[in-house]
Amino acid sequence: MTPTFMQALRARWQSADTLVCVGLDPEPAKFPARFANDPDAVFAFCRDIADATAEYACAFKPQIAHFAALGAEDALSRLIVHLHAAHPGVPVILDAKRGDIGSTAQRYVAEAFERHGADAVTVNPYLGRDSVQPFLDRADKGVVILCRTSNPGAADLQDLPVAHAGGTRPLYQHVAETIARDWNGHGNVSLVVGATWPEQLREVRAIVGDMPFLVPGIGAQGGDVEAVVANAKTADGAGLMVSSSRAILYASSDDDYADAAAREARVLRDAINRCR
Ligand SMILES: O=c1ccn([C@@H]2O[C@H](COP(=O)(O)O)[C@@H](O)[C@H]2O)c(=O)[nH]1
Repeated sequence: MTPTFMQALRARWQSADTLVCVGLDPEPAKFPARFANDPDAVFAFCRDIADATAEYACAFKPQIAHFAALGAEDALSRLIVHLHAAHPGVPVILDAKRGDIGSTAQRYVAEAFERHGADAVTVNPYLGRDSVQPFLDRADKGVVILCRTSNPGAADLQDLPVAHAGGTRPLYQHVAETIARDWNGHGNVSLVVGATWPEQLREVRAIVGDMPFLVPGIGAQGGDVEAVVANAKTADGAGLMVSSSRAILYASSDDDYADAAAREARVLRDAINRCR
């Protein structure tokens, strides 16, 4: 039987001893010169990076805007087919941050899982439970819900005070508790919490127990690996998909781009593992 996203992720953490999520955010202007005249450069570059880094990856995370902006959705679908065929133990998270009324959310489910063949998708919870329900209903798939994002403006809305126990607490903590308590009936939910916010990682971990976190913000955004692992790992020293995109993808713009990406992914894996 095909494993669920959660089963595949837990198996991969164990078998490959890595918590690194390799982000796939193609930007042709940053590709090595050899791709200049390649009409299929987006697919070929991402494939090369994925093949070079797979042994260090607990997951791959293609970001859909980086493909859609180039009219390269077809390359995204073919890339995911390739990832499943060449690296069958490594789950694929489509970073799409979807969220809409139920009828449209159903189409987003089809987009992520049928059209593109992803194992999990990122979702924005801002429209509420009914907007996320079509994703939650897919017990075989992962639903990775934004909680406290990595960007500088994360606090603008996510920290707004919400009534709690006679006082207040920030909205992201309310989101974390609500999702952990009420939305995770199938055990298929993870949360996005940015590496750039170590204190918030600690607080969310205390609220949700062992739920996996997707943690972007390492590498180009400057998050601190040691603080992430210390504050957010689970009791068994796992529980994390520590995501890095640009620092791995564009480690070199020369012909050694794949080797350089592999080196960067290995260094990140080792840095994480030293702190677990
Ligand atoms: O809070 C969030 C949620 C998603 N992202 C995405 O992760 C990568 C980060 O790229 P880097 O090059 O490693 O900075 C990118 O695809 C974002 O869309 C995030 O950064 N923060």
